[in-house]
Amino acid sequence: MTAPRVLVSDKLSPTAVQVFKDRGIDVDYQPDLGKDKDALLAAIGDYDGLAIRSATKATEKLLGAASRLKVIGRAGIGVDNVDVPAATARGIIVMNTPFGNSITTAEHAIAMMFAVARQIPAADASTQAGKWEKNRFMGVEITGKTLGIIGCGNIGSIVAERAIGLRMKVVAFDPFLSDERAVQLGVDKVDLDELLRRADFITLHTPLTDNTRNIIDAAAIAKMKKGVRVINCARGGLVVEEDLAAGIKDGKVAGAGFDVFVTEPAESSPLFGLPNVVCTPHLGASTTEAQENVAVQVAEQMSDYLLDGAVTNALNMPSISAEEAVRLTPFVRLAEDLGSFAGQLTESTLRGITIEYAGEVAEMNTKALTSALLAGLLRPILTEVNMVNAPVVAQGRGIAVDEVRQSQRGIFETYIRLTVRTERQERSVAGTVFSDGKARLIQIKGISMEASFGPHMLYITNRDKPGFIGRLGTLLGAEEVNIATFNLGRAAVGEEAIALIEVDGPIDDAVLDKVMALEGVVQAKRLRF
Ligand SMILES: NC(=O)C1=CN([C@@H]2O[C@H](COP(=O)(O)OP(=O)(O)OC[C@H]3O[C@@H](n4cnc5c(N)ncnc54)[C@H](O)[C@@H]3O)[C@@H](O)[C@H]2O)C=CC1
Ligand SMILES: O=C(O)C(=O)COP(=O)(O)O
Repeated sequence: MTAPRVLVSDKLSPTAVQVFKDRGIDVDYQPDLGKDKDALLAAIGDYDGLAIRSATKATEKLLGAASRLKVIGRAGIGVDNVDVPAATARGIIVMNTPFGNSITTAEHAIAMMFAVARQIPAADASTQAGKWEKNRFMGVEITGKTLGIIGCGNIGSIVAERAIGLRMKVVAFDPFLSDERAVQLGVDKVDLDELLRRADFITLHTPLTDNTRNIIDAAAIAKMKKGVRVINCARGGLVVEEDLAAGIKDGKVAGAGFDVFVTEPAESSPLFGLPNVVCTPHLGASTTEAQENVAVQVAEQMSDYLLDGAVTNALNMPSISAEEAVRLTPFVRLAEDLGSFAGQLTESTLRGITIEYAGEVAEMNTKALTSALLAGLLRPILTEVNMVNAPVVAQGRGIAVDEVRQSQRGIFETYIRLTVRTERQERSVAGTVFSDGKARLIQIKGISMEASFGPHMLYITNRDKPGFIGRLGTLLGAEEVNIATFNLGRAAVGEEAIALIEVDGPIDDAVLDKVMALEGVVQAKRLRF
């Protein structure tokens, strides 16, 4: 196997490069490439993995040129610079490092709060200019003040803990914050209006989504206390910068600490130059510790995926641990082959499928297995489908997917049975993995058999009459088609029978026509695995 190639297109800690190298991955470290859209577009087609921070924009256009790309690793939290639906549609996994920089970012928000409360940056500039303006820089105490946290997830919770340690009262607005968690954190869970009314300081810690965009606008500012101070270390776009600037100018808002901006890099902003506004250039995650954490983590996660198929912290795929990947791999193969078997035989519109997981396999990561099965099922019908995008593709096509898990076993310790419903009929196929780690088909349309999956196969249904097998064998022999395995099964004497034959090479159209013309044949199909 040639080594996978990874491009690092943002400024990640060099430790990431070392991790990739140690794992045997061919890595290109080009920390400025992310800022050069055209150069990145020209280069991306050569890579299996892309490691980024926030400067690289993984747009639909870029992904369209990323013909080999399997994984995007975000060394950080926010993935608003990645078009995740476009990546999913192309079967590209998007992973992040959800905790590696949260403490650092929370600390930055707290630092901003102090900087704004005591006007430290302006006082510093004045002092170093030799002015000694002791009366100009009156501050406010933090103790006893109310901090309003909008978005109380990982970072918001750390900010809450630190603020409580500083003897602040904390109120939080987060529709997904449970009452128990609020009690555990020691925060008052409130609605947004109450937070705006009560808070002396407001800090934002939500992702940027359609629901959170412009969450702080003129109407929200109008509900705030006079003298409020607003901190944003989450994302530009959560606050309408013009509206906040107006609030500062008219004296309603006493100060603001901003690390993130609507447009980045921010060369100008309505907030720049206003009194008691402290700005940093998206430094929330920029500490040695956090950058080391996220770089190592993203490089390990990407290597695990590219080398072993293990999935961690993906936004568009269920997790699969490295240990699990070993156990799961033969079942992933089986699920994909069963899906493929049914997909290759399906000739009318798919309505829905039911997947039964029985025995040991029912306790595995069936979400991943279902994704693999769907990929196998849809691949004969659609191009560019894989485990990442198959569930979305199936949903988009209105294919209902039911999963049934059962612990009870049949004669096989464990098996997967797939039932496919099309416009015209219902068909089921079941398989298992033997102790040799190889997959076997154990049942087709209720008929028992025991067949391996091979690269070239012939699937025949026929009426169970004497002489058929002889005629088929003679025909294939005469056509120089060498039979590797021959598997037979039937519903009952004289009824429908199935032959599944593995042959040593491709079967051409002329041979297939002759097979179909044999007496007793109902259906004959070539299958590839
Ligand atoms: N300045 C910087 O360098 C950094 C900024 N960030 C930003 O911080 C954000 C938060 O990070 P985490 O705390 O790790 O994420 P998280 O996912 O743990 O927490 C986000 C919280 O926001 C809440 N939320 C979602 N929609 C909401 C709404 N409409 N109103 C109120 N709350 C809502 C969620 O329920 C969740 O609890 C990230 O999305 C990222 O954009 C993260 C790291 C560094
Ligand atoms: O992790 C995040 O969401 C951040 O915003 C950090 O961004 P950065 O990696 O410093 O460009």
